[in-house]
Amino acid sequence: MEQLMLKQRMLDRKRREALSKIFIIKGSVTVFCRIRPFVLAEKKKISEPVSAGSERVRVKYGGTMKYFEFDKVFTEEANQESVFVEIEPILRSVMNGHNVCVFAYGQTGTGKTFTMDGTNEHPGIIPRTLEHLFHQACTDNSSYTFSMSMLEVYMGNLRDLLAPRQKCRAYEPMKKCNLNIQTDPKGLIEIEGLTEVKVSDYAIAKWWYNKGRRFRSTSGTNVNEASSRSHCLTRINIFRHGDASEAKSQLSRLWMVDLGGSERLLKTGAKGLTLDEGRAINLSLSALADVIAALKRRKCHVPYRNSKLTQILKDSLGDGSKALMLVHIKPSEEDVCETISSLNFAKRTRAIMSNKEVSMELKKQREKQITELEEEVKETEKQIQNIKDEIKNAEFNLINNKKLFSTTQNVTENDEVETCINPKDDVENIIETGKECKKYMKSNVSNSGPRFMSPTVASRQRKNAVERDSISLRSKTIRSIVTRSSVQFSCSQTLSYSDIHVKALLQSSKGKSGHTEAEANTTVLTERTNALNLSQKD
Ligand SMILES: Nc1ncnc2c1ncn2[C@@H]1O[C@H](COP(=O)(O)OP(=O)(O)OP(=O)(O)O)[C@@H](O)[C@H]1O
Repeated sequence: MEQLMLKQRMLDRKRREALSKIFIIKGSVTVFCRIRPFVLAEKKKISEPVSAGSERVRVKYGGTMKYFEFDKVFTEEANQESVFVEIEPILRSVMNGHNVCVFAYGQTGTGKTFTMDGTNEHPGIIPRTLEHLFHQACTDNSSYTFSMSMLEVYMGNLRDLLAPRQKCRAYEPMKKCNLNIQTDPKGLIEIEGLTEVKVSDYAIAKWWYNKGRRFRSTSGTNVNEASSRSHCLTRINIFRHGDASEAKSQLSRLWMVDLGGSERLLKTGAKGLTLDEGRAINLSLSALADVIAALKRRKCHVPYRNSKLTQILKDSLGDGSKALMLVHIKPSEEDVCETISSLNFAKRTRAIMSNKEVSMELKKQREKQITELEEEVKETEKQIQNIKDEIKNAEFNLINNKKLFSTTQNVTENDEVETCINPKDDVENIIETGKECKKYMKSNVSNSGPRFMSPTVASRQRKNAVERDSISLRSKTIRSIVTRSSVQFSCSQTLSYSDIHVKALLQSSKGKSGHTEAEANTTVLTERTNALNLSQKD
C-alpha cells in the first residue's frame, strides 16, 4: 500500500505540472460572452442586431457589421450547467495553487447576478463552484481547508457582508464599513478587519454565502427590478496541505465578482441615492478599464489605486494569476449602443495576453501543446484512478485478513481455555456437590418431623454402627465396580478431553508408580473413589 501511495503522489505531481503548463500557455485572461434571452415582459423583434456562433458575436450597428471574438460564446439557449462546465478547468488551477478571479461584467439587467448567483432552481457559478471545490477536495490527494469572505464596494467604500450584526434595516449604517486595503510583503492583498469564516463543507459555505447575499444593496430601476447597486465580491481562500515532502501549506485565492451594471443614467431613470450609486459604479468600472488598458500596453505604471475595486483585485489581475471575464449582453435593438460598449471592453481585456496578438503559426503550435498536455492530464488521471482502486482493494483485503486473524486467534484462545480444564476438577466437583447435598439433607432431616420422632442417644449409637457397616460395604462394592470398569471409563474420558492432558495425567501417575496405563488409570480413579469414601464418612 505504501508503494501504491507513493506512486499516486508522483502521478499527482505530474498532473499538477501539466496543468500549470496549460495555465501558462493559455494566458492569463479568458473572456466568455453570454447573451441573455428575452424575458416575458420584453417584446422580441423579428430581426435583432445580435447573432452569435460558438466563439464569435456579430452585431449590426449603424449600417455596418462588427465582429467580436471570444474564447467561448453562450447563446440565449445556454443553461447554467453549460456555463459552469466551461468554468471547471479554471477551478483546477485554483486547487493547483494559482490565484483566480472570475468576474461578470455588462450593462445593467443583462443577467450578471443570474449567472453568478442564479436562483434556487437554476444555481449559478458561485454555489456550483463551492460545491465543486469541496468535491474536488474529497477526491484529491492533498488535504485542503477553506475560508470565505464577502464584501461589497458600495459608493466607493468597502462593506463587510459577513460581519456579525444586530438586527438592522438595509439602509442603516453597517458596523464594518470602509475597511482598509493593505499589501503584504509577498504582494498579496489583505483587507484589514474583513470577516473570514472557516468553511468545512458545502452546506456551511452555502449558508454563509446566502447570509452575505441577503445584505447586498439592491434597488429597483427602470431597467431592472432588483438592480445591484454595488460590486459584490466573494473570496475563497484555499489552503492546500500537501504530503510530508511539502512542509508548508500553500494558499491560493479565488475571487468571484458580480460587478455592478454599467448604466446610462438617463435610461435607468435613476434619481437621488440610486443616481449616485449608478455614478459610483460607472466610475469604478472605468478605473477597471484603465487598469486593463495599462496591462495591455505593458506599462510600468498600472493605475490600481484609482478605485477600491482595482486595489482589491490587484493580485488577481496581474502576472501569475488568472482572470476569467464573463461579458453579458442583451440581444435587443434598443440596447445596441451599450452592447457595443461592453463588447469593446471585453475585446480590450482579452487582448491583454490573448492569442489574438500572436501569429497564426504560434497560435496553432500553442493549441497543439495544450491538446498534448490535456491528453497527458487525462491519462495521468486515469492512472491515478486505477491506483486508487488498487489501494481500495488492498484496504479491503487488509480489513478481511485482520478480521480473519482476530477470529482465528479467538478460536485458538478458546481452544486453549477448553483444553485447560483438568479432568481432576470434574471429580472434585462431584465431591463438592456431594458435600453440599449432604449438608442440605442433614439440615432437612434435623428440621423436619415432630420432636417425639427425634432419635434417643442409644438409638443414635445403634444407627451409627449400622451406617458404618453399610458404608464400608458400599465402598467395597464401589471400589470393585470401579476397578472392573476402569478401562472403559478411561476410554470415555479420552474422548471428552484432549490427548495431551490425559497423557500428562497418565504419565504423571505412571512416573510415580511405574504401572501400566490401565493400571495408572485405575490408580487415579481409585484415589478419587477413596476421597469420595472419606468425604462420605465425614
Ligand atoms: N440567462 C437567463 N435566463 C433567464 N433569465 C435571465 C437570464 N439572465 C437574466 N435573466 C433575468 O433577467 C433579469 C435581470 O437579470 P440580473 O438581475 O441578473 O441582471 P444584472 O446584470 O445583474 O443587473 P444589474 O446590473 O442591474 O444588477 C432577472 O429577472 C433575471 O432572472
